[in-house]
Amino acid sequence: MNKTMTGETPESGIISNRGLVERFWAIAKPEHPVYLFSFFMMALTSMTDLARPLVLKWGLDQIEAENIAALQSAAWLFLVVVLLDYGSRSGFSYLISVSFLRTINRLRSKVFEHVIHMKMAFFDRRPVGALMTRTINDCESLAETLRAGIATILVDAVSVLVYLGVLISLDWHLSTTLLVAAPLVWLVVRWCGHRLRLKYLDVRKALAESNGWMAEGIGGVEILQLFSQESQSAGTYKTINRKYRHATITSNFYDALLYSFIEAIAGLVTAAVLIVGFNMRFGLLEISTMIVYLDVVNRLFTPIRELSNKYATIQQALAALQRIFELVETKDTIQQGEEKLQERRLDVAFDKVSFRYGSDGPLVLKNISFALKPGQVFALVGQTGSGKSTIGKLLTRAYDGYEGHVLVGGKELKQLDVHSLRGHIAVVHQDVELFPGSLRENISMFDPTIDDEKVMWAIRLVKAEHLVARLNGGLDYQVREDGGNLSSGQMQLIVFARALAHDAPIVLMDEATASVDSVTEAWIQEAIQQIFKHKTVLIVAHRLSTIAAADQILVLKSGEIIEQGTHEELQTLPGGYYAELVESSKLNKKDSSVFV
Ligand SMILES: Nc1ncnc2c1ncn2[C@@H]1O[C@H](COP(=O)(O)OP(=O)(O)OP(=O)(O)O)[C@@H](O)[C@H]1O
Repeated sequence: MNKTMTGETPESGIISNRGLVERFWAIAKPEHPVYLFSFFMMALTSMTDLARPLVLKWGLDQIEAENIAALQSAAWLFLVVVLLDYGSRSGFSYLISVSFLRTINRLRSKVFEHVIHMKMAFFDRRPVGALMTRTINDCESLAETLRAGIATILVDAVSVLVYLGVLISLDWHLSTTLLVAAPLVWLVVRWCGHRLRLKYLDVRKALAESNGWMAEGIGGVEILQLFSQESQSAGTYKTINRKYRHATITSNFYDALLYSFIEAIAGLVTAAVLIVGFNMRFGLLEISTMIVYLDVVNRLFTPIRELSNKYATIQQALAALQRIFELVETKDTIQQGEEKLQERRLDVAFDKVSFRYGSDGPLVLKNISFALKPGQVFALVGQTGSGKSTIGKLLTRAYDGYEGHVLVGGKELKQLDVHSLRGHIAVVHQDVELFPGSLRENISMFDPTIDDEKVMWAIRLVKAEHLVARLNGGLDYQVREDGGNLSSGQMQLIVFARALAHDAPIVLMDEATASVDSVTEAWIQEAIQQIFKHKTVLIVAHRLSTIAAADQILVLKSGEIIEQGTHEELQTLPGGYYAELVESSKLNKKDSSVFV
């Protein structure tokens, strides 16, 4: 595992709060009415908060005035206010959390949908664990912080405004003192907020790295144990975890700093009010007003303290949101056209194609040219790393950004709709890809046009009826993850049946090198011949029998085609690379049917 591959953008800047909120609001469009209604509920909560003491005071005044009727009305009014308060408070809390949950669920689906449309180069740079952190943990963190924070933030913000109003009405002269605090609070909140966001971004990055390492470690545990690398891997994990711990501690530090700054400002403001009150306003201010004033100043700082606390929570949510949007806004999808392939017979041509995986990577294909017609089989041959599989990856558009032209049915790949193109290519990989599900689903791949009859037809063509008959449940047989309950020969036959059932005009095959018993080998060879019939076939071939039967052999070395011809032509080429490869494979391998 490469430590730099954390799936992160390099040191990312901060997207403005407004930018993030606007993006979130756009995603939340279906919930807009519920959000607005819950905000109305919240406003009602603040009003009932304010009304409760007023109604109480009015009621108490009626006792003094001995107005029984008014006192009774006050009691009823108090009940209404209490009920309203209860209803609006619970309504707000329920509606806001439901709305957040819905929006975040949509966001999570959007992230997943976006990620699975990315081109393969995107995944080369990002380990699965780190991507999982973004799709699951970041969304989860956002949901948690929003649920925990926003509901009370809005109430606190309204309380601050209400207390300010009360202070101004008590003595507006004295209230000018508060102006000293405003810029201080603003500066402190901005400064700490900026740092907090950066630190929370670090926390999330470190968490992604930690999860990435853990996912790859557990996924590759067999290799780790075989090479006795458990302690080394655990040591690296500790280092990564230390980074996470450090980032979390630093963010807690700024959180605490913000809180203590606010405490200090509260103290300063109280002192300023005392100084101004007893010096400049002495005699102009009743002592009772002064006491009430100081009490309200103290109360004013309660929601401000709460807000400063929640500000850290908001920064946490914004950091998670920023990472989610950075991912969703990464445009790393294949550039594709609109044209759809209609023909059932398609030729494939590479014209002076050169390619490198990364912009600064080495050229892995150099000036590759060949033309393959329907009914023809071309075998790609060459030593490991010579570029054989890369040709297939370009053809299926797993990667783009090549120089030259790749044409299918005479059309440049970039002009074609990528789904239409892939629907016309049957890919049979060396690593057999089966998933947990029925045998039927593994062959039809949920294509509704492939019914049981077609599935059985494909199975018969690859001579695998005996296999299905032996499996418990036949087509309903439940295949385990990665075909865990099937032999490698059986898995290959199923994948061949899949290729046949989809009846694609182009076949791209990476022939398996693993030896199977001679009976299965014979079935597989027969299955391959069936797949090849009338198709345009490009095969990364490893068996001499397959290579010798190909119409053309393309011999690759370091990304270049160095020889091209039939088996007979190439074998008799004086000093030829292919002839040498055949000779050395015969000398080195007991089973001469397996070539390279
Ligand atoms: N995703 C990738 N990112 C960067 N380099 C890659 C990637 N995949 C392959 N390469 C490089 O491209 C070159 C060609 O690889 P390719 O898989 O096409 O070779 P191959 O001939 O099919 O090898 P093999 O027979 O071992 O499968 C190699 O040097 C390899 O290291």
